Amino acid sequence: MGEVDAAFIQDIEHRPQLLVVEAEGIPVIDLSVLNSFQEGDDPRGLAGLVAEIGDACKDWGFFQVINHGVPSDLRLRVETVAKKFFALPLEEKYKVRRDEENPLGYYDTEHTKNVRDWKEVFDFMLEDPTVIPASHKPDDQQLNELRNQWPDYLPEFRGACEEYARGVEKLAFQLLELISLSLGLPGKRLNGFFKDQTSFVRLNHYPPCPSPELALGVGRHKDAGALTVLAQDDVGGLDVKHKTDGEWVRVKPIPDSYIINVGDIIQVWSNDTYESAEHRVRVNRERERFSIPFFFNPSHYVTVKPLEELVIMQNKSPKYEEYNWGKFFTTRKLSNFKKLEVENIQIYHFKKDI
Ligand SMILES: O=C(O)CCC(=O)C(=O)O
Ligand SMILES: [Fe+2]
Repeated sequence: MGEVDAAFIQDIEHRPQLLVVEAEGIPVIDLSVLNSFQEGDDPRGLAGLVAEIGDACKDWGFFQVINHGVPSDLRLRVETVAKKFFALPLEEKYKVRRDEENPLGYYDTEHTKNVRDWKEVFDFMLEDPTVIPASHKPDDQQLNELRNQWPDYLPEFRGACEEYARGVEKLAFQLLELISLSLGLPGKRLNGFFKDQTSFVRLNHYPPCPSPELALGVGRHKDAGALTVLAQDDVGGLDVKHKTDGEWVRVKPIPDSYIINVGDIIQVWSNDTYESAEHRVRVNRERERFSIPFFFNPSHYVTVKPLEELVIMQNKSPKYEEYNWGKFFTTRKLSNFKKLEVENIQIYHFKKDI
């Protein structure tokens, strides 16, 4: 990527300021207590941890975890193959390029809110194949099977990616249970939604950018799924918008930690007890950056709506109309593919007028 093309340029109000606020605020949570916790143990033994997670979800929608139990060699291997892959000539990467038929594989022209992101990515689904609706049209009941595509000229790539995904999936389920407990629900209350999960992993590469004051690695957005488990390298660049003061705050890289953020689905399930936070990625002139989000998403047939027992516990009414996750996912996948003139689908479109 060379000169900054007009497609990358953010509107003035969304351009990053040069000042970076490094957060003390984003909580760092130690998960080591989980290592000694057995299936069937009394979850009250986790009360301290559950409270910490609940507070982090309320105050920030973001936290970092350490002593998380994901073997560090899995991460090292996937980081190594990601670097090798992105260093290949474009024509090699284009052999596994995403197209209108298959939204998986390599992609270098993603847009967030209709502005092009300064990055290249490689996407693969956790389940192969993954079933999703064929079209975003509400009346079209047809389903489609998504299949991963792998570069055969990098033989170690596939194994490293798949094993990493399984390692992080385990952490995602543990966090889901802790979040469920923190909402006053049984630990496994949310697990059933993920039986035929549509989770995927993205390898991100942000090359150095000649005009980091005009473009962004990823424009401001919220993650649409349930939870994101993100590995970032030591370069830094992820900014989170703090809910209370609207300030952009940098997430400090901590070696071998994961950044966890609540997505829109948990916002809806929890009826706004937890909110997904807006975030973005800044790029810089000198150093390339790599990151690997795992987007933990439910089955395509899940109807997303505020959990009934929670709404009763809160003594409130549901704040969202229900929506089908598969249709939402397909709409996003299609509209991300090209620059559309309309606004992207967002959960506030389902917010009730109350
Ligand atoms: O690269 C990062 O740190 C975050 C990327 C991100 O927010 C996303 O891909 O949704
Ligand atoms: Fe994100």
